[in-house]
Amino acid sequence: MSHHIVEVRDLAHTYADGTAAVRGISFRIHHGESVAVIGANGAGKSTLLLHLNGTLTPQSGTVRIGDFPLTKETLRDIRRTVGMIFQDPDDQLFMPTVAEDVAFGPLNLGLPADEVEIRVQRALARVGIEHLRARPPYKLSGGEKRAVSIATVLAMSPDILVMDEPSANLDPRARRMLIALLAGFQHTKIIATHDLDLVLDLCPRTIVLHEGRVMADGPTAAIFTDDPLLARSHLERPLRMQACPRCARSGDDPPEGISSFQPS
Ligand SMILES: Nc1ncnc2c1ncn2[C@@H]1O[C@H](COP(=O)(O)OP(=O)(O)OP(=O)(O)O)[C@@H](O)[C@H]1O
Repeated sequence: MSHHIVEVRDLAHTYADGTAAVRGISFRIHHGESVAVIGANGAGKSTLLLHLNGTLTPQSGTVRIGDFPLTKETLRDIRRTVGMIFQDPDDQLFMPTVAEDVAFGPLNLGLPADEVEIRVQRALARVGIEHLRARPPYKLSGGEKRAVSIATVLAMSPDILVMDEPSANLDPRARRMLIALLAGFQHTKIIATHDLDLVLDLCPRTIVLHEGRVMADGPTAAIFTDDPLLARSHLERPLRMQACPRCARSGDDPPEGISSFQPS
């Protein structure tokens, strides 16, 4: 069985006000792949991702997760397989405390209380936020809320992790911790982001969206050096690959060099 393949075929979505956000998108992602979805503001990334766990159901085209097409009947199973980290953590957090928010999903699976507690402790520890467990989520900072929303998804042990802007609002240290955490997550990852340096760290494959369509789909290294493609998609190279006037480094140099550059 092809449990964890994500297949999107000819997917289209037009919002009620007539905005055609996704206009015929197709791709296939295999088990264990780590794939970035990039594109300018309004390119259709969030709309696409909302279809991958059934928050939106296809108006036309199909979404398959493993052997199952996404339908009302398969929604429950698909939501166990696909963990979704939403763009706005406030869409994900609604319980009185962090621990209750992280426990919510496992409790809904019908797991016994001791197993739920183990999952809560483990998820909070993986994200490094055990100290927040008794806090009300709505009083946390943006970065802390992001970390809690990641913990709520990890507690469900999903096979596929879908993330919309996971590094938004994170300070540099928290961002680095997130990248390390995600690098250690062995299963399939699909990450929509404007953080192209994070893409360099985590995603060997990138899908470029432009005006609701797939503009390119291929190795990240090739896409990030294709300046005409980036310009057509209203994107720029990751900062790490841009020329550095202070150290006279060219944008084509290997990206590692810049990390040791210390401004005087
Ligand atoms: N609920 C909605 N109703 C109407 N139009 C919407 C709605 N949500 C998004 N859109 C529109 O659909 C298009 C795609 O939006 P979407 O949020 O999918 O893009 P995105 O690539 O995720 O953008 P960003 O990088 O700014 O988050 C945009 O033109 C947006 O204005």
